[in-house]
Amino acid sequence: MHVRKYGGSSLQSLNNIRDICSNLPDVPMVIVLSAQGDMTNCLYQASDRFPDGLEKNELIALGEMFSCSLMQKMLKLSGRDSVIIGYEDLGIQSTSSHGGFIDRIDPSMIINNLSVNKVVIVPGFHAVGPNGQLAILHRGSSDDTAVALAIALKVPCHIYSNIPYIYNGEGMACRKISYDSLLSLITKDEAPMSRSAILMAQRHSLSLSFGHWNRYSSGTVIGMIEEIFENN
Ligand SMILES: Nc1ncnc2c1ncn2[C@@H]1O[C@H](COP(=O)(O)OP(=O)(O)O)[C@@H](O)[C@H]1O
Ligand SMILES: N[C@@H](CC(=O)OP(=O)(O)O)C(=O)O
Repeated sequence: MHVRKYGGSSLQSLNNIRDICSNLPDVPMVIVLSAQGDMTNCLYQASDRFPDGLEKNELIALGEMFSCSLMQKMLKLSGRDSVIIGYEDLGIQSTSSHGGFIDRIDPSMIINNLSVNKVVIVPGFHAVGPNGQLAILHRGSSDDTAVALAIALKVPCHIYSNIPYIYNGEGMACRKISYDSLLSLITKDEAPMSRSAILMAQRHSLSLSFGHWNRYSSGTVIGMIEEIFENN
């Protein structure tokens, strides 16, 4: 059993989603999805004129729900039964209604569905806020959703993106990288992964794997490890 997360860059097209579905291993898994491409940016723009609140959050959350629905349909075409667990049943509590961090997690609904052999599809970035309504976590937080679920379920976590490795400051591909070195690669404008997701993994000693969504290369392992780099 494991958690795998596909970021927006992996879900750009329906063909990508079809390829992901046809290459999934036949084991129990939780798939965390982001919104396709830059859909979340478009949804933020569209929601600009609305006041903060539930309606605004519902609009911004559409991107992840669209990805989940597309994946469920593609999985069905490839003969796999799946269930989408939306924010009401996800058991993820946020520190605030908008832009917050994961506060608590209760994965019992996910465990129930895994036990009946369903592929569990989860929208990243969604949670329940302090007011009990849909909350939107901070930008880039699908990584947090995946890491928090993997910690709660005590299973490995794979993060898939559009690049095969994490690269160090000199542009060398990292086969293995420590949490601290990965955190030091995050700048104001660029982040290969969410800072809070890396910190959460570090706190719980969860090692992560990072790789290209459609390649069989082993990618980068992130953890409490001796670092290994190689020229690309
Ligand atoms: N040191 C780094 N190593 C690898 N990728 C990096 C690095 N710094 C920034 N990136 C960027 O991070 C991106 C992955 O993050 P993001 O765009 O959020 O992807 P996703 O949509 O898969 O979540 C890559 O496309 C890459 O351009
Ligand atoms: N779609 C959300 C959440 C997210 O994590 O996206 P990605 O995994 O593509 O960075 C955002 O753009 O903030």
